[in-house]
Amino acid sequence: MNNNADILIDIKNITKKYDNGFTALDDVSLQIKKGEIIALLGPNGAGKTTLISTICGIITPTSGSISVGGFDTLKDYRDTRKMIGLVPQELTTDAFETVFDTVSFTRGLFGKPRDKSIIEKILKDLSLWDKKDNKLRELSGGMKRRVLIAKALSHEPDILFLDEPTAGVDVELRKDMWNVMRALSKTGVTIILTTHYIEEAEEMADRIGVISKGRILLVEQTSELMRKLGHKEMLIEISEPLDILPASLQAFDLTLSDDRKLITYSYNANQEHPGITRLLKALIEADIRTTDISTKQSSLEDIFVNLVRDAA
Ligand SMILES: Nc1ncnc2c1ncn2[C@@H]1O[C@H](COP(=O)(O)OP(=O)(O)OP(=O)(O)O)[C@@H](O)[C@H]1O
Repeated sequence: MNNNADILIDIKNITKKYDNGFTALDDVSLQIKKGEIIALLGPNGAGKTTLISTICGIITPTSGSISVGGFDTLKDYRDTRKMIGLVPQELTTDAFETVFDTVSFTRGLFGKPRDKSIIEKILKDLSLWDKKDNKLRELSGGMKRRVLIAKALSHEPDILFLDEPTAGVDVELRKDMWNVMRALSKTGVTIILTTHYIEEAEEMADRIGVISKGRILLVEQTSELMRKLGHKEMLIEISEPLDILPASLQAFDLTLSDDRKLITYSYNANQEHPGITRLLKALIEADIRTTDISTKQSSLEDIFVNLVRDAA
């Protein structure tokens, strides 16, 4: 995989021990491809921000190396930094500046020449063009977040980091941000986001990396993660309460509810033969009449909780 020309960020065995001796990252390796959206998912204090800061060259790792576009983040800091746009959570610039000026000014900070057409394109991509002359303080929370992205894009980076892009925003605004990120991804920008929200990772990301206690527990294609770990349950409602499950059903992974009217069958949806037909046949043979059947798939949330628990 190392020779793959599509690899944009190559993180090799990064460990970060802070001065107080705390190990925030423990031998983390990860490769990120050009154009993908990857979500780093993990609980508070997992090490997500430390990892992002290390890739950006803001934090120096204790050991290991990172290359971005073939450049080393420490040795070639200037080259890697200009490839990266970092979206912080808060807008700290002058509230009395206009949207256009603040984005244009940020471009200048990266040593890029003034270019009205580029700023215009960025603002249009983010649906901020009609707000270009508004002062920042006049904008809604959602618009302010868009300005943060516009600023991070002002020097035309290849990679955009979003640190908890939708923390503390309402559902509508969150969906709006997701659309913005999708649109950006289509323009070829590689997007790396950190999130606490499983829903966000599942909705947005091509791949998900689960981080806990400074270690990457797994990195998978979002769909593959769902497929691999997707555990299903079939809920079978029965017409007459059962005292006990008959011996003929013992070969199946079944549980009987406390009111004895619901049988739950746990199975792996990815198995070639999940045993559903055999189970239904066995129910008929045991003279158990069903009144309703439904299935339930474990969410990424369930998977995540299990992973973090198992790693503890
Ligand atoms: N400068 C520092 N010195 C010592 N420990 C630190 C320092 N910065 C962060 N840490 C610790 O490293 C761990 C990882 O922090 P980090 O901010 O990377 O986590 P995170 O996954 O981004 O968490 P959150 O989701 O809460 O932002 C935490 O336990 C934090 O307290």
